[in-house]
Amino acid sequence: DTGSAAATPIDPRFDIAYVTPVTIGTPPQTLQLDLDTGSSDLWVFSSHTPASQVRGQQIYSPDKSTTSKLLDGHTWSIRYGDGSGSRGNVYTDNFAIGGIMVETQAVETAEEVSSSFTTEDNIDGLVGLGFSTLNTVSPEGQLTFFDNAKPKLDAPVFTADLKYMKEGTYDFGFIDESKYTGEITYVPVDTDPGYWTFTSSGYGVGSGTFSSSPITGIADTGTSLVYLPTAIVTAYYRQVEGATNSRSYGGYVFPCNSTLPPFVFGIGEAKFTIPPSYMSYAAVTDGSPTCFGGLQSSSGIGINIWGDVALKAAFVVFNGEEPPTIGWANK
Ligand SMILES: CSC[C@H](NC(=O)[C@H](Cc1ccccc1)NC(=O)N1CCOCC1)C(=O)N[C@@H](CC1CCCCC1)[C@@H](O)C(=O)OC(C)C
Repeated sequence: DTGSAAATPIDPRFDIAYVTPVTIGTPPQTLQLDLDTGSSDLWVFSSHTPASQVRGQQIYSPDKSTTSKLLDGHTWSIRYGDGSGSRGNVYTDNFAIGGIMVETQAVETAEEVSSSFTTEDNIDGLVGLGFSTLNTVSPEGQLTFFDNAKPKLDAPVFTADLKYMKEGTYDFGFIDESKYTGEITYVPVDTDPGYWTFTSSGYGVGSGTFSSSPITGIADTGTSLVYLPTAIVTAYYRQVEGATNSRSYGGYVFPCNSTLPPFVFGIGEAKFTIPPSYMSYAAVTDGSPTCFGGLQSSSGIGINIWGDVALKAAFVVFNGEEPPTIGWANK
């Protein structure tokens, strides 16, 4: 099998997250979920989510599906890097993305979601595409959609073609040569503890010299920005007129009319350029002349994260062969 599905930005002003239509159950219930390579739980707003915590999201009702089965005695609870979280119980049901159907996918139904999920009415839940070792279901961990779908895919891969302020695609089971230029550079993935962890070969600021130094981090479709070591981040903002590290805004900000250099990162011998437009993420509040940077420091997080700001500058192959690798191509 092969399949494709849209990755649509949830906000027309800036790329905070992307959602993809999925179908669950019989007859199919359609929800818009955030495919997240930084986690490994597939969870949804559901008929079990208190009405006070649901504000416009689509919900999955297992009782309306003839193929749903409660996974008795199983629960889940997850906390994300931004402090948001959710918990609940577990069903298995038919689940499809882009026509790829998994008959007994563990679908985690939310009995509680944190306030940032309630207020984000464009996200009906997440599809974790990290490694199944990170799944939080207890007493038995469950497999991700990708692990369940892999045996029926033409190739054990999925690709991300995220785009700046427009609709991109996730492909499953094949590599669409029309989506990239040149060669795909593959590098090893460390699956411990369960992220798509790889090592970049270095970085450059604008047309400045390229610093060949290994940067180990995760490829995370569920994170909006890029978070790298402070030394790299300060080297970048040193080139931005009026940039400061703002405590009140929680990161580097600068006048929106400042000229930003592009940010270059290396994958093996290949180079990828994040254009200035991606590096100026958004005005700190609507209409403000102060803008928030797409590159921020990872010192408060503990890991380096290549989030959407970097991913949308490339065509990325998540290769689930043994051993897994990650491929990057220009587009
Ligand atoms: C520094 S890591 C923080 C990261 N979150 C983010 O990047 C959130 C995503 C979001 C989308 C829509 C609405 C609200 C929030 N954005 C965020 O914190 N922003 C603040 C800075 O400006 C950009 C937007 C994160 O927690 N990612 C999660 C998935 C994410 C999906 C959307 C809902 C909230 C959870 C996951 O990838 C994760 O935990 O990764 C770990 C490994 C860091």
